[in-house]
Amino acid sequence: MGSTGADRTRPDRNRVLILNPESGDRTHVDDVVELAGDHGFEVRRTRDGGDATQLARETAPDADLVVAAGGDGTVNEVVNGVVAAEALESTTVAVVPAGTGNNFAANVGIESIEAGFEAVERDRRRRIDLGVADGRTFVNSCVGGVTAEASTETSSERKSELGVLAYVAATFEVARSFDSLPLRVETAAGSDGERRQTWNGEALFVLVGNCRRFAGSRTAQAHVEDGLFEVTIVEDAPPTNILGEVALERLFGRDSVHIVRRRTPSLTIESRRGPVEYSLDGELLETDRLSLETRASALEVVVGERYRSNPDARGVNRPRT
Ligand SMILES: Nc1ncnc2c1ncn2[C@@H]1O[C@H](COP(=O)(O)OP(=O)(O)OP(=O)(O)O)[C@@H](O)[C@H]1O
Repeated sequence: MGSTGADRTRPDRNRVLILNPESGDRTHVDDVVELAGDHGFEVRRTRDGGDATQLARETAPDADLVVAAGGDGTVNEVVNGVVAAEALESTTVAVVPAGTGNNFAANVGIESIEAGFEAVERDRRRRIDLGVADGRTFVNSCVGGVTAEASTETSSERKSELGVLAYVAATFEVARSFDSLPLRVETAAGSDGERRQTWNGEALFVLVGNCRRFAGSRTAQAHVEDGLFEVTIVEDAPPTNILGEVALERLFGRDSVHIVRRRTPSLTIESRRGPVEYSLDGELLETDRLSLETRASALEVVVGERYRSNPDARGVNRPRT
């Protein structure tokens, strides 16, 4: 458990909160600082992009708990800092959602700033998988294709309103052109009976989910304790058809001819026509060959009450798409 009443005015060196004051609509700063003080956290503020990684790297070796207070970009940076400090065995990461989309926080069952601090005090911890793409760590997803471009262009206001399905729809609205990508996607065999497979063709998107799941299911949270990515390839087809299919698949659970799904511990994505842009939790990376692998149960995180280790278990999900 954390600090008790008598200690609360004095920051606990073992508890560090890394605060991005620029995330979301920036109205969180005073609340977060006050709650952090109440809960015995030393607060370290970022001053620029990249700072959260640096601060996490510096503080993780001596901290039992590092909290990322910001959005998905901040969580990504903090986790990369803990990885860089080689502190995954000794440091737990928690999240106080203060960004725009806050996908990671939602996927671990934390829906508000207050809930983030409550979860820290409740102290329910789980070890979750991390994704690694060409040496860079991600927690939520790695997406290639139109989505990568559009995700940076979609306005903050829209991002906060969008569910998974709407996100794909918005991508088509935002992106002006729909150049398909000639790709070869090779997925490795998994311990759960998944076979090694190669997909070759023209894709609009490749969506690799670690914590996050894409269209076609009842919940946006993926199973993040199984050592597997959920890979969704959206094949090239007229946009209206694709949207119809995604909606149909979601509503009726039908297999779609234009949507290919795989579960795998690792994969490579190769472009046959120059570099492709990928978004790793919102950070962009351009390459013509990307190697991805999971690090199973690598990161200990504080989860909220609503977190389910297996989101597909019967009777536990609320629809969230
Ligand atoms: N002090 C700062 N000044 C300016 N930019 C910052 C600062 N600290 C962090 N950043 C940058 O802010 C960006 C946005 O952060 P973050 O992703 O956490 O919030 P968001 O985009 O509002 O939320 P979400 O990703 O959940 O939609 C990151 O790219 C990060 O590099």
